[in-house]
Amino acid sequence: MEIFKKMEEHDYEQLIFCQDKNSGLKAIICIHDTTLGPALGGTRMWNYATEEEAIEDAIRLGRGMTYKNAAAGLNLGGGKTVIIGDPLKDKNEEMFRAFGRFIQGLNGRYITAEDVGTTVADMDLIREETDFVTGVSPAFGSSGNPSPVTAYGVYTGMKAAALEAFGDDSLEGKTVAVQGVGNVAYTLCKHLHEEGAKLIVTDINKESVQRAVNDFGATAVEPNDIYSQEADIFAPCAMGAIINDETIPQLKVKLVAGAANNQLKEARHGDELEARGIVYTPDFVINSGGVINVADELYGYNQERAMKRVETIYDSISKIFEISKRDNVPSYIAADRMAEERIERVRKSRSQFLRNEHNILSRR
Ligand SMILES: NC(=O)c1ccc[n+]([C@@H]2O[C@H](COP(=O)([O-])OP(=O)(O)OC[C@H]3O[C@@H](n4cnc5c(N)ncnc54)[C@H](O)[C@@H]3O)[C@@H](O)[C@H]2O)c1
Ligand SMILES: CC(C)C[C@H](N)C(=O)O
Repeated sequence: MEIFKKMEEHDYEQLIFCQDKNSGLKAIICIHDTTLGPALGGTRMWNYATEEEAIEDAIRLGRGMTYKNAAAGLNLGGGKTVIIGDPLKDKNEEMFRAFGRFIQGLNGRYITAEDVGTTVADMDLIREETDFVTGVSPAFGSSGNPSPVTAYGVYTGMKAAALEAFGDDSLEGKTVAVQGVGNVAYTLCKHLHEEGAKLIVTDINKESVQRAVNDFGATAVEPNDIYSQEADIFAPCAMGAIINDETIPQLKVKLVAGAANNQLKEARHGDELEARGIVYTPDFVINSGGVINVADELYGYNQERAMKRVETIYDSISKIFEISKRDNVPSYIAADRMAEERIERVRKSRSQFLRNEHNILSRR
């Protein structure tokens, strides 16, 4: 892999490889863009088949965070970390503490939090070594696990998207096919169930599926069958790149709205959904509840203020569909524009020299 060529493609600022033989830590921190402020993005732990796959994931996710934070109106840039390893077998205290020291060394350019495969307990260990971690235990005055807040944001964003797809934002009686019932999707299913939606679920973890069946009367299907279900909405809540050449022809839904990052394998898959009359809800906007919540910690966490901001996801999704119609572009392009325009506006307004640059961390 030609790494610099890859970084130039989407103008990545920095890629940092961290290893600690003692603990087995192999981490890649990607800092994509810090125009708006320090890069905030979670840490994913995953058993990547190859190092290339891990690098690819880190940079795609890091760039996604730039767009997510910008679209959410946060004064934060985008970055992400991937740790190579099996989160069920390879974790240890020293690993997260070593990782925390690497983050501290970046002196605030990158701030971390949870993502797939990492937990509040892991963030607490990172916190032992660095100031630049969020999503740690509420006992430390923090916001804790971001997943339930992400789920609430996805739920409210799905309602805004339902208005676009069905002309009514009620989800009562709608059938939602949910891929992956992990941390975010379990709570999403709870909200949907409470509103009277019917659920079809799948997961590679049988226990997670059973929990959704028991708690919400969901219908369970095999992982490969989730795309072809007779449903109104497909909610991708597992891994990325699942809207692709193989899955699109199977979809019978009118709306795609879920928590997973980087749902479109390639941009052209967003065009393909549009061509088939399937409404696509841009992932980095609908799933921004978690980062909005943890970002509030940087001001001294206030749950009411954070949740008020999470509620704005409904309006942001509606605005994207407005831009999409106004500019006659697919929704994924409208969302990218919304984020890029904000970054550009701030870049221009911050161009004058300041000796002591002020940023979101200055008040800490
Ligand atoms: N946790 C958050 O606050 C947050 C915020 C924004 C975005 N996201 C994104 O949402 C997605 C879910 O995050 P999470 O925190 O719930 O993770 P999680 O690990 O708790 O849940 C993911 C679930 O997907 C399942 N899964 C993996 N591959 C699958 C497959 N091929 N088919 C079916 N199921 C599969 C896993 O077994 C797991 O239960 C991820 O893409 C994550 O990046 C999470
Ligand atoms: C900062 C975290 C809450 C990041 C989250 N995993 C996301 O993808 O948005």
